Amino acid sequence: MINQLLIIGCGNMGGAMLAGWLAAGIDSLRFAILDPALPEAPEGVVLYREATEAAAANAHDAVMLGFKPQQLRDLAPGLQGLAGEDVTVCSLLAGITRAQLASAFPQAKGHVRVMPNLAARVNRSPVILCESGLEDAGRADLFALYDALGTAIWLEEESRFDLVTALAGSGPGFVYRFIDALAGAAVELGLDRDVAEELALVTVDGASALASAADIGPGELADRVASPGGMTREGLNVLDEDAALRRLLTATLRATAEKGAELSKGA
Ligand SMILES: NC(=O)C1=CN([C@@H]2O[C@H](COP(=O)(O)OP(=O)(O)OC[C@H]3O[C@@H](n4cnc5c(N)ncnc54)[C@H](O)[C@@H]3O)[C@@H](O)[C@H]2O)C=CC1
Ligand SMILES: O=C(O)[C@@H]1CCC=N1
Repeated sequence: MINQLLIIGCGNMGGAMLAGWLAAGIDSLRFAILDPALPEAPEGVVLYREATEAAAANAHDAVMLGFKPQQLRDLAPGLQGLAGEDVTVCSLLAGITRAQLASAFPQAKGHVRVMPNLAARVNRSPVILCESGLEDAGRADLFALYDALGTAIWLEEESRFDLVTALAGSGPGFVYRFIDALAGAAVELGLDRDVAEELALVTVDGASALASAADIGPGELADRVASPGGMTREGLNVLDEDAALRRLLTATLRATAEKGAELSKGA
């Protein structure tokens, strides 16, 4: 078991994960935060402002980097005292590879790329894990911890990590744009904004829940919505013409994944 995870940088993403772990009933003593700017920590979670304070406490056996990828180069030297040979270094840093983590924290026991999304706050996040240097027991402990936030999966092929980041880490951003656009389109065609927004949200929520429970894929489900000779097919035809939606999303994921490589180069 991981006794204490020190979250270094607990902003939007780290904060969502911490909230998810606490909501899952995990003891607050198993977490600590190092963040110079976070206004306050959740009840029962110790908050350090300086790396030296966290090093003096020496209570953690894993750290999770939750600051920006662009900060790694500047911050890593001052964090060495927190990443000794008994400590596993987990990282949320988009684009930063295991090799870069190993070079930034050479003494650590293992190095793990972790890619969740903001739904960790409600324990509904995918969490993609890609590690080096861990033994079986360490892998199992990490998996159990991250699985409490939703659905953890191991990715062995690190070359795909930026792509899964685009799909599963950035994905909520794209879904929120879709929900907004769906509601906005209905407003443009005459519906009141509050009705449109509520209907768009409930529709996406219900459709997603049904797709999760169904024993057929979303493509076939879409066809079931389209009654023969009915209304839905006309709308699907718009989305499908020249694979318009598919092409838009391919370009979206490509641009997102390519930024990962850029962040890595800059680090
Ligand atoms: N926002 C998201 O949905 C996702 C973000 N990520 C990753 O999570 C990381 C953080 O992103 P966000 O939470 O969105 O950013 P954020 O700006 O909300 O959080 C960054 C946190 O780092 C803290 N920080 C800054 N300097 C620090 C220092 N010297 N020592 C310790 N903490 C420091 C800030 O005070 C802040 O609380 C990034 O590496 C990003 O790639 C990964 C998956 C999804
Ligand atoms: O935008 C970003 O770089 C991070 C990584 C995935 C989601 N947010």
